[in-house]
Amino acid sequence: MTILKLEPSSEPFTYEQWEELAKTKLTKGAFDYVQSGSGAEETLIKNREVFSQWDLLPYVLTNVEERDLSTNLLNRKIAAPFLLAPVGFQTVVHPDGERASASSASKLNIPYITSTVSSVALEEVSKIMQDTPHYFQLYWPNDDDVATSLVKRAESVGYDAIVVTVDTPLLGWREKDLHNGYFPMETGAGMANFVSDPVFQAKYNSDDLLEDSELIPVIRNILLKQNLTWEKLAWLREQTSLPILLKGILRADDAAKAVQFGIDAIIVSNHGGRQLDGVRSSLSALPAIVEEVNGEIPVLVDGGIRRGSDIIKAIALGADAVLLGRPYVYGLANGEAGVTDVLKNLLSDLDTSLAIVGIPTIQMIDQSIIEEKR
Ligand SMILES: Cc1cc2nc3c(=O)[nH]c(=O)nc-3n(C[C@H](O)[C@H](O)[C@H](O)COP(=O)(O)O)c2cc1C
Ligand SMILES: CCCCCCC(=O)C(=O)O
Repeated sequence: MTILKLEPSSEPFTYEQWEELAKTKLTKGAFDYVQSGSGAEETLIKNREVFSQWDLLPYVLTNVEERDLSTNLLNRKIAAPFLLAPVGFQTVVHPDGERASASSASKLNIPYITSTVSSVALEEVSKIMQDTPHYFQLYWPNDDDVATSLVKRAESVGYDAIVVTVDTPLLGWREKDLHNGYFPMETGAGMANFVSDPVFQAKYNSDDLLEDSELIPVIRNILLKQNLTWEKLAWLREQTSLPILLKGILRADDAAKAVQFGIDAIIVSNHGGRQLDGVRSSLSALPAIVEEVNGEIPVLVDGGIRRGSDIIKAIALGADAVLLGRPYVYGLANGEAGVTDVLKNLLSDLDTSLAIVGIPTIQMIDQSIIEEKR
């Protein structure tokens, strides 16, 4: 399947232009929340810079007339080797929030990961995604009954996997948000999965008397479990038959433990530079993790993926697929149409890049096309 259609470009077109557009449309608090990283933003910057430390080495005179961007992930075929990363609180970007992002993803057969702090309940997102793969991202609440309830709800409405984010015992030290005094839940965003949860309501709001504003501190208090350990994953394994992915791995020895604990896939990630500043870029962590995992489970990566050639580099370094965060969130500033513009451009860019690197299918990408800059 060759999907390339070079349309005349309307603006915004590039990642940078979308970011600029979002800056003009969002409140300062919301824009800074999306754009910024933690601390001095060293990791946020490294996530991008690392891509130029690798050069692609195209093959010439190969037949690339018929190209195929599709790939398989967790036994499902997907349109291209990228997924939409879990991003919470999307109504701070556009009133349609996750409805718009999921609708766009579903129409393009691109997998979508619903955040625990989605502004739209996980059941509604699942309905929008229909048959397109969709995963539920779990921030493991500090209450196992609520955790189990969220996982069971996801399982019962047809989610394909659970993504446990493991780099967030606490929210990172995000200086812009602290300076702005901004917490997105205070706009009413990000509570949908809690207010719709029967177990949460029974335990924390049994008389249904609390206003949303009174629920914020309650949700905030139980949202993140700081004493989560590897052993607890064995418990989660027993609660669900769905595949479990761990998101936020940066060390090869942690990747080895994930395999040992029966995890089905890992996502190499530093949370888009939003958690611990000073950690390594995700792309630089990837090769050692791929080597350690040695093909036993899929390895995904996110952080700084902006263009088709970034995706090709990540796959050449051993990733099975990548996740996009900020690119589609900036598109969301223009609602569903904006997300679709961003995704279609990326598909065309990826298709073009694949042709010029001289490789007709995603499956055929290997490390022969990449080398460290000399
Ligand atoms: C505004 C925003 C909200 C996010 N919310 C979540 C979330 O709810 N759960 C999660 O696991 N990761 C969350 N992330 C991290 C993303 O899933 C992803 O790891 C990161 O955005 C990838 O980097 P990129 O933005 O450079 O593509 C969020 C990221 C952003 C920018
Ligand atoms: C205590 C709120 C946790 C939600 C964090 C959402 C997220 O992952 C991000 O902003 O990054």
